[in-house]
Amino acid sequence: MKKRFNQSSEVTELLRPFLAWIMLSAGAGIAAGAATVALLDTINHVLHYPEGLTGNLLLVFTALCVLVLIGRMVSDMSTNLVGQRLVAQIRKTLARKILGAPIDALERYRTHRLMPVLTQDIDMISDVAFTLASTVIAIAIVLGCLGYLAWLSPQLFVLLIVALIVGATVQAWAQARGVAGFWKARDLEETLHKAYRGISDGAKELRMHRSRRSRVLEDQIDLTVDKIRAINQKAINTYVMATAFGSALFFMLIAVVLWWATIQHPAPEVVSGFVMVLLFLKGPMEQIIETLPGIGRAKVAFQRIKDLSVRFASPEAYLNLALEPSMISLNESIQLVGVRYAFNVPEGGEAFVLGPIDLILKPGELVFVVGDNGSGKTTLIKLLLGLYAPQEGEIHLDGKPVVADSHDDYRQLFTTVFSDFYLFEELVTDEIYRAHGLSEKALPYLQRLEIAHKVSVKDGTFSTIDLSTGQRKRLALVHAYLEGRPVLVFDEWAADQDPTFRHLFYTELLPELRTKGHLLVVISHDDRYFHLADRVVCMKFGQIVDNSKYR
Ligand SMILES: Nc1ncnc2c1ncn2[C@@H]1O[C@H](COP(=O)(O)OP(=O)(O)OP(=O)(O)O)[C@@H](O)[C@H]1O
Repeated sequence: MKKRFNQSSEVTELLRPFLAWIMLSAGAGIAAGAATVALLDTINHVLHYPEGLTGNLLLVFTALCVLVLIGRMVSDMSTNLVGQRLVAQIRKTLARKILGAPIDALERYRTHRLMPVLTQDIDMISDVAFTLASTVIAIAIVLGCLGYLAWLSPQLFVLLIVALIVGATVQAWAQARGVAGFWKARDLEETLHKAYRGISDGAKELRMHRSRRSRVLEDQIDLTVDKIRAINQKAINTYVMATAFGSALFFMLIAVVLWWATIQHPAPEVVSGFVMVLLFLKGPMEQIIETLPGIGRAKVAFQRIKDLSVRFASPEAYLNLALEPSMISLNESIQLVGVRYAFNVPEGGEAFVLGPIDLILKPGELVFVVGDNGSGKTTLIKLLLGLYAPQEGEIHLDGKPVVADSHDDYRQLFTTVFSDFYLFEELVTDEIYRAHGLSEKALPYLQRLEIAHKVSVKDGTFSTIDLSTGQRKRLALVHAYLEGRPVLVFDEWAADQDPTFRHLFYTELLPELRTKGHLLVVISHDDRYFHLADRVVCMKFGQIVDNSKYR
């Protein structure tokens, strides 16, 4: 119950900026509905009027037709506007929440869970928003028709209400069953997405392994798809049966009206009016009912979006997405003081704890971070970069603690190339860089890194990034050169390079960057080159076990 209350309050919150449009849509819809009912009354009147549709009646009929037309259009257009703006707003808000979410929260919420929310769930809301306009008008027509019927004959209206209660009960049952089904199906969509990622990201591995391939296909994809199909089919069938029952109920009701007329002999206008309006009412009623599965699915989608929203509800306190590029500098040192970070305990395992770590890094230093797999090198780097917030301890920049307000500025000190780096095609978007001829600036670096024959820079964008892994890493290095930030951090950068280039990286490129005054932090397993470092920080089980000077 609490969940539902929260959901509706969040919907209200989302709709608040569009209140004026919603009122306009509702007003126009009600006007169109009332005009439709008045049209039905006019038709009923004309049927029993000897002179037919002439004179004033014709004028009234025409005016009502125009009112229905305008009312429908205004209502449709305003609801459509609200729906589309709402979807756009959800899309923008979610993107901002993801951009502002702490990195560890993002790492826990895997991509296969994120993508269905960002695509499928939002599309579902968009689809329903599109059908909502005609549903609003249908509701207005139904209410108007009910009022008209009550006015025509209160006794028959009571009968109608009984039938409506029976129909609504069946619909409510169908709705509950349907929504339960949609929830189950939506959970399975995530499993399916994970399997889809497996067959796209693991395409090469699956091509090489027949039994794994058939297992993924049969046990994961086919099975999940079939389950989703069966659940959706059952849920929709429930709605279909309820709709068919509702339809039959209408004709039964008409039969009862006709039977009542033979006994009670009411005025002919009452009987014809009732039968005509009931027949007409069937259309809008069915339209409302047909929207219900969509609304059921949209409810599920909305809850998913809300879950994601809640999960990322606490953005990094210090992240302001509208900040200008920072002019921050490193003058003396970066210091980690008693920094500690522990991951959540994995199921059936032990949580990894890094620290407490004390470390000082200075401009113009070349520092290697080394250690066994899983010893905590990348975690240490993520803390150094300010990507993970220390659970204990502090980071000091030039002797001053990095606090919430300065945290995002602090991160602008670094250029990083992670082992699982993402290469943006767009190189640097700042106007300053464009104005100074980025492509000319990039050329010497591209030549130095031996990729000038493959890639160029035009309008701040690499001409291609369809390259080998090693070449793509070289492009990331070009990026680092051009940004010219004080600290460069490389996580196993040389691992994908050929021996000649690896040699060049350690013996020439890194020393050159150091000479320019950069602080270089390099995660490496290349022990042949450790002697080139000023310092080697050796990690073991989340602790620094050696931090010795080499030179
Ligand atoms: N997102 C995570 N959630 C839980 N535990 C994690 C997570 N990322 C890393 N770990 C754990 O933290 C430990 C240190 O990982 P880290 O990536 O820092 O090691 P590393 O020294 O960089 O290893 P490698 O040389 O293999 O890259 C590992 O034991 C790993 O299981």
